[in-house]
Amino acid sequence: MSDAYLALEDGRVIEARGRSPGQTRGELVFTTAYTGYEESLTDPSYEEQVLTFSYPLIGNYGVREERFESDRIHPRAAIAHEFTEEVVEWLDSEDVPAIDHIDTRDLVTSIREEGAMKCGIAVGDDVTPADAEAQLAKCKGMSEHTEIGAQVSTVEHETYRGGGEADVALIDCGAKMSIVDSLNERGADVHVLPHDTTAAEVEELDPDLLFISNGPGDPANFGDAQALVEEFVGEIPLAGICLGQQVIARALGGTTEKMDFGHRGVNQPVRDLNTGKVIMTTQNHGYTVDEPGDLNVTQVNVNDDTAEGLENAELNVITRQYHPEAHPGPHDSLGFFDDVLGMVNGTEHKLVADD
Ligand SMILES: NC(=O)CC[C@H](N)C(=O)O
Repeated sequence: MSDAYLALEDGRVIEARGRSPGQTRGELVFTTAYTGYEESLTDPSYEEQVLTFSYPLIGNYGVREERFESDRIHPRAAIAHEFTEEVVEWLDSEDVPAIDHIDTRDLVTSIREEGAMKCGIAVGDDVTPADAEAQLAKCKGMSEHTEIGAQVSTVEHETYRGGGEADVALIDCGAKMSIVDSLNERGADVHVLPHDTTAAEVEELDPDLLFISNGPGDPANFGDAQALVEEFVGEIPLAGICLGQQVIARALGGTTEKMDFGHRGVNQPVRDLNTGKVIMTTQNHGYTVDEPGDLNVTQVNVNDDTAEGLENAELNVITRQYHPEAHPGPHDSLGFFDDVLGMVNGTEHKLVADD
C-alpha cells in the first residue's frame, strides 16, 4: 500500500489508497459495466483516459488472457472502490497506476455533473498532492491527441482467416479483437490494416467490404480512415463500429461532437426506429454523430436520442455507435455482423467464390 492522490480539473485533490504505483494523467471517465473488467481494460478505445469503475468490486473472478481485447491495458490508470489483489498484480505488471478506497459514487456524480474532465494521478511511497497536480497541469484534452491512431493501430497487415467466404479490410483505428472474431465466426477472412492505410493499398487487396473499427479519442484525428471512406463509398460496402460510425458519418458530409460524459457501460438501451424494438447494448464513447450527412438514423439511444445506428441502403453502408460484438456485455446485437456480411453477398463486389 502506498500514498495516492487524484487531482481533478475542478480543483479538488482526492486522497486514495495506492494499489499500483506511478504518476500519470488522462481524461477521467466512468463505466457502469458491472462485469467485463478484463475486456474494458484491454479495449484500445480507452487510450489516454483514466477509467473509473462505478461497480464497487473489480477483479472478483480473476484475470484470464483469453478475455483480453488487445495485447495490453489501455487506460493510463484505473480507479475503483476496491480492486482485488489479482487485478492489481496485472495492472502493476503493465505499469498502470491504480487507486481504490475512494468514494466512486461521488466521483461519478462529479463527472456526470461537470462532464469528463482532465485528471492527474500520483501513487507511491513519497508522493504528494502537488505531484498529482503537476500531472494534471500536463494533461491534454482528448482532441489534442492528434497521433492517437498510431498509438493503438497495427503497423503490419495481419490476416485472420475465417473460411474465405469474404475478404474484409478492417482499418485498425484501435480495433477490439472481438470484432475480428465475430467476422471470422461468420466465414469472413479479416485483413487488419494500419490506420493510415492508403487507397492504393486497399485497391491492391481488393476487399469485398471496408470496415472502420472502434478507436480512441476524437474521430477528427483519423483523417486517413476518413479519406478511405470518401474514396470507396459506393464502390464497395462499408461498415463501422463506434469511432467507425463517426468517421464514416464525417466522410459522408456529417458532423461529430463531444458529449458531456459519454456512454460507457453494458446496459445502454437502443431503439430501432423501424421495428420499435429496444435492445441492450455495450457502449464506450465520448463523441457522437450530430448531423448524419448522407446517412439515415435507424437507431437511437433511449436515454438521450443520440444516433446509435446509421445506414444508406443504396450506398451499402451500415454503422453502429455501440459495440455489437459485446465483450463485455449483452449479445442482443450480434446480428449486425450478419447484416454487414449480407451486404457483401447482395452485391456484385463479392470477389471470393463460395464454391
Ligand atoms: N469505442 C470507440 O470507438 C470510441 C469512439 C470515440 N473515441 C469516442 O470516444 O467517441
